[in-house]
Amino acid sequence: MQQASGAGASPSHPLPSYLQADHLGPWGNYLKQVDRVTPYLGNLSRWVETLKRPKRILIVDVPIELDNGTIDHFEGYRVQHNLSRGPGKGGVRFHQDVTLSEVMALSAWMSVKTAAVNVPYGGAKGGIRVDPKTLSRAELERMTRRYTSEIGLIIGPSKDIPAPDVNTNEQIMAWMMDTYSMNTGEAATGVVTGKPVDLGGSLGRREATGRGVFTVGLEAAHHTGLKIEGARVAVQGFGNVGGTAAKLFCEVGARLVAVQDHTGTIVHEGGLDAVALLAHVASTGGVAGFPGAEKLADEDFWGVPCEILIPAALESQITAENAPKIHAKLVIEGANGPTTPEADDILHDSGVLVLPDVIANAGGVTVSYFEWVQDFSSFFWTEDEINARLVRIMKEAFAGVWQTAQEHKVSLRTATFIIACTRMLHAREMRGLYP
Ligand SMILES: NC(=O)C1=CN([C@@H]2O[C@H](COP(=O)(O)OP(=O)(O)OC[C@H]3O[C@@H](n4cnc5c(N)ncnc54)[C@H](O)[C@@H]3O)[C@@H](O)[C@H]2O)C=CC1
Ligand SMILES: O=C(O)CCC(=O)C(=O)O
Repeated sequence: MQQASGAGASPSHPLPSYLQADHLGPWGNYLKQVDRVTPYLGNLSRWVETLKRPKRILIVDVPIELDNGTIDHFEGYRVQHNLSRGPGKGGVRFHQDVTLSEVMALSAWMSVKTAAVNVPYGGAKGGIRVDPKTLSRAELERMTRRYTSEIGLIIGPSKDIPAPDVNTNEQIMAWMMDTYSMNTGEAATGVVTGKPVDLGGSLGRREATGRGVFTVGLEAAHHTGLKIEGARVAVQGFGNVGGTAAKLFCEVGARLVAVQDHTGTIVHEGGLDAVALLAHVASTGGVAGFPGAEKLADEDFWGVPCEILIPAALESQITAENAPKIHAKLVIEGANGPTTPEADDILHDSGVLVLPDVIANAGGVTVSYFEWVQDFSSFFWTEDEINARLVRIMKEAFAGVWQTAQEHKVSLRTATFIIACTRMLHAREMRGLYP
């Protein structure tokens, strides 16, 4: 469906085994996306192998003393996928299922994302394989600080700048900034973004990813004639991204009919109160038990009738098995990598428009860029200025993607990859190869 004639470069040496697609989950999905874009890269396709090999992978052991006096070890990663357009940029995830393959894919999607919205970064991502809910606050702080010291070899304000992702937040960023600053002997506010506002963070960063999801959703609705007022919205993941996006859609008259998170699935045909649900999640840890909502079996979430579906939790949630149940008009990917390539094809063939992660959730890194610029200049903008600049960048990026999709008759995902990979590989070519 999305193939064009022409071939990419064939490597004279095969990919190392740990980079191969077959059994590697999210990384395999990313490689398939690269294969789909390759025929559209013209002469730059001779550089395409660059996209299939992360620039740098660091695996670190993170030992900490637990509160009970025993020593525990956690596995941490920082992957810098592509640095052709600027320093590495991307979040840090604390989750029990984090793997190297996952972090590699997340770092690659960061490269594509930063290029798609044209902010001057490459792509990177980090993570620790841990369930942070099992740690005390003191243990969490010790683990964060030790991890920061271990990856301190390769991060820095002009090298690679971490930010929040799943289960990490402003407090974690504050500890990371403090640890890096202690180790380097300077107040290095620009080493991470998503910090507390009082420590050089930016107004609007916390809501930025959800606001970006909302902004491209409105653009797509405008282009397809979908009326937002009264539109039914279903959201998977009610954290930073899903919660904010749901709240913003409700503010313009959409109806939040279903929410799923790690504690369960709730529905209410008449509409869930997003603000009250956010407060419930903040006090109880999840959506389960929200007063006035009905409980639904988790596997039935994808079939809930709605116009807008927002996956905003983890990767590979929309699969060949559940994609046929989805009858939404728009799927807006708040999460990174929520749709497998096979599911992408099923949705495309059944007329569901997918706004891909690499543009839909780029609002977070866009305001992270604003935060980094503000830190360097030590001059801070108002929230209105930040939101206005964010909306302008998101709208411009969306318009470019829409136009490219029409020109090449490809999905919005392939169109975003065409724009982004062209930018990355053009930069790579201009930089040349030799020291
Ligand atoms: N925080 C940010 O600025 C950005 C986040 N993202 C992506 O958005 C997604 C969500 O991230 P955040 O909202 O920051 O994380 P978060 O930690 O604030 O929230 C994660 C949400 O996912 C839910 N969840 C976890 N496992 C689940 C499961 N098995 N089934 C259903 N729900 C589950 C959690 O209950 C929670 O509601 C991730 O894919 C992340 O990479 C993308 C761009 C930026
Ligand atoms: O704000 C950032 O730098 C990156 C956020 C992130 O991890 C993402 O966009 O997936």
